[in-house]
Parts: sequence; C-alpha cells; structure tokens
Amino acid sequence: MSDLLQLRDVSLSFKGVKAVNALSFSVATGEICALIGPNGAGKSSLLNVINGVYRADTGDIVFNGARFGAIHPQKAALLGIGRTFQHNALFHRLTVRENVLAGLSRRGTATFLENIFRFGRDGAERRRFIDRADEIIAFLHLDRHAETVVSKLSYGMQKRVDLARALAAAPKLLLLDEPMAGMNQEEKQEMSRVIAEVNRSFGTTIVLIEHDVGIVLNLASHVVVLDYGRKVADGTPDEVRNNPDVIAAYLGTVH
Ligand SMILES: Nc1ncnc2c1ncn2[C@@H]1O[C@H](COP(=O)(O)OP(=O)(O)OP(=O)(O)O)[C@@H](O)[C@H]1O
Repeated sequence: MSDLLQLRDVSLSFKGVKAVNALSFSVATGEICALIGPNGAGKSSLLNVINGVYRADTGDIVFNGARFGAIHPQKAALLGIGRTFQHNALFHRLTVRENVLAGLSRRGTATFLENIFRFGRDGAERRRFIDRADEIIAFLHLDRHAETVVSKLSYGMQKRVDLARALAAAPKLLLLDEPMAGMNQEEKQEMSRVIAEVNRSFGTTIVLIEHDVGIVLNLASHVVVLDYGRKVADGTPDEVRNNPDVIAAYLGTVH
C-alpha cells in the first residue's frame, strides 16, 4: 500500500518548548492511524502542522506525492486534508444542515454565506451541495436532526456534526482531534463504529488522536506513540501494546 502522508524530521517549538521533536512516520493510504501519548506529548501540534495551522520549524510533509514545509489551511483543505478540532468548530446558532454546507463551501464558486442564505449565484451548485450535505447527514444517521440548531444537540451529537462537516468536502485525509473526548463508553463505542464505517465506505485515510487506549487499539490499524514531542513507538496495535517503552511512557501510567 502506498503512503498518503509522510512526515520527515518535523520539529515545532513554542518559546523553547519542543512540542514536536524530529518526528518522522508515514500513514498508508486507506488506513486508520492513531496518535496516542500523554497530555502535552505534541499530538494536537502535529495535526496543526499537517493541515497548516502551524508552520513547522524544520522538516517536510509529503501529502499525496506533493512535498511542502508549510501550507495554508485553506490550501490543505483544497488538497484534500480535512480536520476536526478538540473543541468543535461549529456554528452553534445554525442548523446541522447549514453547518455541513459550511464544510462544503470551499469546494464551489459560491461563498459560504451564499450557500447558507440561498442567494447563491449558481442554483445548480447549491442543489448539488444540499444533496451532498444530506448524503453525509444520512450516512452519519443525523437525518432527524438536519433542521435542528446545533446548540440544541447533545455534546456527542455535536461531535458527530463536526465529523459530518469535515467529511462533506470528501477529504482524502481526515484528521480527527479527540473525536470521542467527553463521551461515555457507549457513545465512544458508537463513534468508533462511525469512524470505522467512514473509513470503510469512503476509503478515507484517517489520523486520529484519542486518549482511550482500549478504543484506539481496537479501531486503528496503525498506532504512533508520542512523548515529549518524540516518537516512542510506531506499529500495529499488537506491536505497540507489547512495547516496553510504551508501557513505561504511557500505558503503565494512569492518564
Ligand atoms: N499555542 C501554543 N503556545 C505555546 N505552547 C504550546 C501551544 N500549543 C501547544 N503548546 C505546548 O506544546 C506542547 C505540546 O502540546 P500539544 O497540545 O500539542 O500536546 P497534546 O499531546 O495534544 O496534549 P493534549 O493531549 O493535552 O491535548 C505542550 O508543552 C504545550 O504546552
């Protein structure tokens, strides 16, 4: 299987703190890769480098054959890198459908506001966007909430809407920052099923951050363990589970 994403010797510092330290690893096309590690290990910083929110101090990223040291987040989205955030980036006063449409707006010629407020310069494009939004909404079993204002939904449902928003643009690579944070075990299992279904049905390559190691080791086919910005382990769930360095740095500690 070819690599969709390669990180080569990537480093990022914040005022002397090495958030990401000479990190290299690859993500194969079509896989679910989990990033795990203690608080402050550099996981979110790394996602922010991949989609251009932060600029790496050194190192290269190769995505889908194109190499870049830094990229603008909008360019990353256009290249096919989608993203959710630890604290969702939804428009809480808009409906679920409107939020999913917002995820599509960069793909067309009409602006986000034109898409939302129905004065689109291209009615056919708007129709296509609505169909696409509704397809994703149905896929994620959000149909009955399509017209609901996001602030009225439970936290777990909002996380799902955030996933729908990111998925709407049909990314090749989807970066999920703690998609199960704040959920109970049942909600986590459900979200885990949804992520696996997205990966299977759309062939989307997924890199996700999740603290629940039990969930991660069942969901991901590839696990990268970080500690203090460095890579501690990189392998299959079984390899990682049995790695003494991982047990010492992470699995052996209560998180
Ligand atoms: N914007 C920032 N400004 C200054 N320091 C930062 C910034 N973002 C992250 N850091 C620091 O970089 C290091 C890595 O943080 P990061 O948030 O990437 O870790 P993480 O593994 O995602 O942690 P968590 O699991 O708590 O989300 C930490 O020491 C953090 O304090």
